[in-house]
Formats: sequence, C-alpha cells, structure tokens
Amino acid sequence: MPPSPAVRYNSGMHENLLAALRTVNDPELHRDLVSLGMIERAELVGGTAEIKVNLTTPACPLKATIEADVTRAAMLVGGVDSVRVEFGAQVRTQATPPLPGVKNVIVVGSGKGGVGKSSVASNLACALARMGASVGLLDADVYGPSIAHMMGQGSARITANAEKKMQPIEAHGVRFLSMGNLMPAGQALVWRGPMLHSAIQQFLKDAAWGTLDYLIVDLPPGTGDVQLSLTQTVQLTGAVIVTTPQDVALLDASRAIDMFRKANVPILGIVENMSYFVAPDTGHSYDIFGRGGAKKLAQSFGGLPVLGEVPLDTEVRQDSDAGRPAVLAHPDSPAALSLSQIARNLAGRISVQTFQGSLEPLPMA
Ligand SMILES: Nc1ncnc2c1ncn2[C@@H]1O[C@H](COP(=O)(O)OP(=O)(O)OP(=O)(O)O)[C@@H](O)[C@H]1O
Repeated sequence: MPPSPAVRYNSGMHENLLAALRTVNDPELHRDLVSLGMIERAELVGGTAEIKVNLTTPACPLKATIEADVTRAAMLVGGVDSVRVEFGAQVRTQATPPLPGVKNVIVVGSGKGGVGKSSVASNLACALARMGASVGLLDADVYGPSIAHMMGQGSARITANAEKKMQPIEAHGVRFLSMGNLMPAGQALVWRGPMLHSAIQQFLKDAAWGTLDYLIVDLPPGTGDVQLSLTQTVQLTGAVIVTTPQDVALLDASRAIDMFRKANVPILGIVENMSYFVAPDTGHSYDIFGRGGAKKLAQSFGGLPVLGEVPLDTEVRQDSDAGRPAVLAHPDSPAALSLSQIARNLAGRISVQTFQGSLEPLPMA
C-alpha cells in the first residue's frame, strides 16, 4: 500500500483526545481514524468530549462499532466525564472519478433474466438515498426497462435542461433515467449494437446527473452489447451480481462474473435473491430454490463477497408494482431489512476498495 499523506488537524483539536483516537481503528479499513483523516472535531467542552467522525459513507455498516470504540477510547482521557459522538460522511472516489461529479458507478448484473436484478437495483438505490447518500439510478436494461415503473414514475417523460442535457427524474430521493420514460409504454425497442452504445453514452454523459455518491446501473441480463458498452465508456467502480440459488441461475451468474473479470471490473459482491421463503402463517422457512448457492458460487471464484440473501416475499413484488420499493414501503419486512443490510455491505465494500486504491485522506473542515 502507498504511504498515507500526513493529515493536518486544526488547532482547535484536543491533543489528548486525538492521541486516544489514534488507538481506534476503522474496523474495515484497519487503520486508525486519525491517520485516515476521519476525525473532523475532537474538543473537550466542560467534561464532555465532543467528537465528530467523518465516515467514508453515510451507509456505513459499522457505525455502531465505531461509536462504541470512540466512546471507550475518549472516556480514558483525563477530564472526560461523557462523550458525544456526531457522524458526518464524505464518500470517496477513485483517483479519477468515473464521470464528472459522480464518485462511484456500480453496475447490477445477472446471468439469467427474472432473478430480481431490477428489484435489487431499485431497492439498493432507495436504501442508500434513505441513509443520506446522493444516489442516481440508470436503467440500462434498454430491452426491458422496468425502473420507471418500480419507482412509481411510469408515465413521467424525460425533458432536457437549458444546456440540452437529459434531466433525470426524481423519485424517493433518487435521480433516475430509464428508457421507459423515453418510449411510449409497451413499445419494443429494435436497436443494434452501435445504437445501443450511443444510447448508453448519452445516458451517462449527456445527462444532468449533478453530484452523486453512487450511480447504480441496472443492466440487462446476460453478457451482451450493453455490458460491453458500459465497461468501455466509464471506469466502473464495480459490479454486483444478482442470482437466485438454483443451479441454472448460478451457471449463468458465473458467466456474468467471468465477463466482468475479463473486462477488469471488480466484483463487489453477490446477492442471492429469492433465497428462501418464510410462510407467514406458520413461520416455517422453506428453501424453495435451494438456499446457499451464492456462497458456493462465491467460493468457486476464490472467495468473492456475498452481500446478502433476500427472501422471497410478496411485498417485494407488490411494492415494486405500486412504485414504492420495499425498503421504503415496508422497511421492517424481512426482505427490506435484508436489502438495507446489503446496501450497507455494498457501501462498505466500495469504501474498502477505494481506500485500497488510494490512501488520500479526507480534507479537513
Ligand atoms: N425477493 C423477491 N420476492 C418476491 N418477488 C420478487 C423478489 N425479487 C423480485 N421479485 C419479483 O420478480 C419479478 C422479476 O423481478 P425483476 O424485474 O426485478 O427481475 P430482473 O432480473 O430485473 O428481470 P429482467 O431479466 O426482466 O430484467 C418482479 O415481478 C419482481 O417484483
């Protein structure tokens, strides 16, 4: 790893508190919070240590652990009776952002169709936005665009702004673009590769995305032209692979993983959708498609991360059909809880990957 550039702290910082915080490691980045540049404030006000930690994502999966570790370390400093920890977040980006203003572009792909890729993509986008990130969602499933419908904006139409850029539609705190908002409903798209390539380019580069922490891209199933176009157009942060647990889906998912690997796109993790079903009347869990396939798939590629398992749940479908993804409509349902945790795990993976690529510290306030 390259050495970390020195982090400068402003003079208002309490030296003993900073020294204590140097003993606290970020649990995923395995470096102390001070040298990572994550401490924005460390002051002693009366007997209270007031500490502001700037996380690398608002969806940090280990926020509670960090809070407990910071509190424990600060309480050991002389004169501290209580600790108040405040959190901020600043998502980092690779050395050159994938698009101007867009810190991370994450594609959501699958080998097989119908495994729930669009459902996962829309729920991840809404979950990350709800956690405080600025999120875009691009429906690159040009042959079967379903994001507009799932976001409750099936009849909205894309307009151009004053600079003649496509203006993303906003719903549930997410900015999105979908072919479904360009074409009349129910019409088929008959395009060849080069036309698809230029459509993808326009969706990415001629759209007013503004500043985004995460741009989630819902791909068509399989390993075709759109996937190729995307890998050639932007430096993708990575890919999330959605699969169901049965062998036929896993076989196709492994082809998708192989394609991304050949294109040098990091695999951020695998999501096992429709993993199991919990009968609402009896509470019994049934592994309808054979739970655990994603773990085996991950192992067969040398230990890829499994981001989580999402149960088969009628609310996921009903909420998508009603235009309000389950993480918002039924946030406490088992499927939504799992999807929210997957969003946190994904954000955590992205932070770790970005950190490993560059040890630039966060600029101090
Ligand atoms: N965990 C789940 N529980 C219940 N229904 C689900 C779940 N995940 C997805 N579905 C439903 O399955 C159907 C297919 O899902 P979705 O459109 O997200 O799949 P896809 O992989 O994007 O499909 P395509 O190949 O057409 O792009 C939808 O009706 C969706 O609501």
